[in-house]
Amino acid sequence: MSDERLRLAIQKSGRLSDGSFELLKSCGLTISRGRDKLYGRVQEMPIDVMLLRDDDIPAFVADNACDIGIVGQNVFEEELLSGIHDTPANEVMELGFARCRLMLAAPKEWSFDGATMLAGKRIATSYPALTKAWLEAESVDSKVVMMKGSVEVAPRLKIADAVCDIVSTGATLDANGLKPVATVFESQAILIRNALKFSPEKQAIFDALLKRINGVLRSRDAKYIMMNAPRSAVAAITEFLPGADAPTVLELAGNPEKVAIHAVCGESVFWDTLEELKKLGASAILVLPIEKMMP
Ligand SMILES: Nc1ncnc2c1ncn2[C@@H]1O[C@H](COP(=O)(O)OP(=O)(O)OP(=O)(O)O)[C@@H](O)[C@H]1O
Ligand SMILES: O=P(O)(O)OC[C@H]1O[C@H](OP(=O)(O)OP(=O)(O)O)[C@H](O)[C@@H]1O
Ligand SMILES: [Mg+2]
Repeated sequence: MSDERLRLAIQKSGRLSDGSFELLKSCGLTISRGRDKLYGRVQEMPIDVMLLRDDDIPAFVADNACDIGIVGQNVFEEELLSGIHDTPANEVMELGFARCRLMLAAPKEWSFDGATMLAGKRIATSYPALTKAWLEAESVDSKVVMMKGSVEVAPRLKIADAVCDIVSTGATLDANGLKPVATVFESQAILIRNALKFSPEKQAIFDALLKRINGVLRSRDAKYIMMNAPRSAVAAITEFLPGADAPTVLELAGNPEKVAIHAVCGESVFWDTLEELKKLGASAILVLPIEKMMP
């Protein structure tokens, strides 16, 4: 038996780590952590886990210190654009968590009327390559000031006129007297892998992990929906159900006018969806979570 193990890099603590641990847990994987907490082992599969600063993850994967990693698309694209690795890692898939935007933000008192307003201004950011690429695409000539952290305080300290920083709710910008004015990059957590070919053993572990991740992602939005409805409304309801294949239609004992409809909805089921279903004659609607789904 081979003792080959797949080496996975995830963020030690921060905005990506909860989602990364949760994803692994949903895949049925538990990590036993070493005492230094920088290294863990997956119990159910031959996978080693390295717990790192998020900025180090693309380099660890590119340099083959790890085989795969979970990192923000923003950090990964920044490294790709800055061209620091001869053979950078490859993006495998989007993971649907840690969604945020890299945004240009300006003092609230600015009446922003387009990118040209930034000409000749100083923009503070931790993402100089992404920021410069956006400015170039907009044909604007600004000075980009690199800051490792606390970017949003730069205008107050007169280090810069505007910033280009990560925004989720916008609360951080607001608290610092700034407002978002343009989106530079939309980001979420992604899975990346080393560009080299894996050994057959490692490839098999990777494929098994991917199968589980895909199963989890597919079931994340999916819901099992059940309702009663007039027999005459089945076609309209089927057409309306979000992302559902052919539903199961069952007889209701003692009520020939009505049927029970069961379906797996592949997309989110919102309150609005339920209102529409009611309008189409549905009643006793139940929406149930799906834990796992295999095609
Ligand atoms: N407010 C947010 N909401 C959602 N995702 C976010 C948010 N802020 C950052 N992210 C995403 O999570 C990644 C990590 O953010 P975090 O703030 O934990 O980084 P950090 O402080 O640099 O951590 P580290 O100590 O690992 O270097 C970001 O690169 C981005 O992809
Ligand atoms: O738009 P918001 O919802 O306010 O989120 C944006 C903030 O979140 C992140 O920082 P975090 O809170 O993780 O702290 P950090 O800057 O110390 O990493 C990011 O760097 C922004 O500052
Ligand atoms: Mg970091």
